[in-house]
Amino acid sequence: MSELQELVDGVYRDLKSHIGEGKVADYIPELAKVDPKQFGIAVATLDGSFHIAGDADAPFSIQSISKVFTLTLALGMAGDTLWTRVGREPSGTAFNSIVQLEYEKGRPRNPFINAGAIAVADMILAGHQPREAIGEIVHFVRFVSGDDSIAIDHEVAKSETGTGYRNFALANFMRSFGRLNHPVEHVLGVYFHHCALAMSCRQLARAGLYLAAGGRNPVLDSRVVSRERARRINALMLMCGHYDASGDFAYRVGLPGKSGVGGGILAVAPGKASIAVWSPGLNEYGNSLVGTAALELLAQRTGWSVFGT
Ligand SMILES: NC(=O)CC[C@H](N)C(=O)O
Repeated sequence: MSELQELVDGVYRDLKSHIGEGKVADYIPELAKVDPKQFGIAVATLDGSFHIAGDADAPFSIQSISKVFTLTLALGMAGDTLWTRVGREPSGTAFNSIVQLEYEKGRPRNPFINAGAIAVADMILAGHQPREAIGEIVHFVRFVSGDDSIAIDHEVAKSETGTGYRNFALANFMRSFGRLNHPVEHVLGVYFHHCALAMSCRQLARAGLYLAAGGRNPVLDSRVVSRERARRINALMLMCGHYDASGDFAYRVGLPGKSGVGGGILAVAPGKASIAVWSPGLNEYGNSLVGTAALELLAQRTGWSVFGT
């Protein structure tokens, strides 16, 4: 067994007794049904090998992790003009907060808070019907992961559409500032559907490889973005990927990461690996409790960090 596989097994073993801790997201009724007693880890290294433990092949709702892929796609479509619509600063507020939007005239702080991802969804809609825009996103995620079986869980999308009052508030607020070019229902249709993509840790780790390998997926041997753009997306993940817990995540884990309320986290160790963890119980910031602990242990034990050796 490889040394890395032993480390992954060790992290799983050491956290096993904590599985089920934290609180499953219940503001999306369909997510409230998920069994909290699940925990998976998948580490994809640049040579294409996988090191997995636990429920690494169980599909889960990737939720806000999808914002990494929509940002990548939108940058490909709009280039750096995207930054006229969305900022690049950490918000220091919760993922669904509205408070800064009024002061900042409807321009979201970054593409990873809900308001920012809604603005990005509006950009992806340009020239498309909502169904086509959703299709483009699914196509892109299948491309980066090299896996055509990845799909949207329509029950989750429907569930959030029925209860997404906050997101409707955010989108209407932005629209009132002239910050969205399409009807709110269309923009949120795209947003709720990409949040409802279902993927396993293994699929997610594979999909994140382009960020670990300078913009190129080494397993598929295909370029996804330029080296410079991959670095910049990593920078945004580090600064904004965990909302008002981004500083704490950088301190504890030291790697760019993006969380979702489904309990998944995608983390990037540049030049080394793409890592996905999943456990549905969340901490008070809406980030996976056991997942964060797993990344902290893994980073400690491998020595992977963007801050030093
Ligand atoms: N942090 C998250 O994963 C939030 C995504 C979720 N779809 C929402 O809008 O509330």
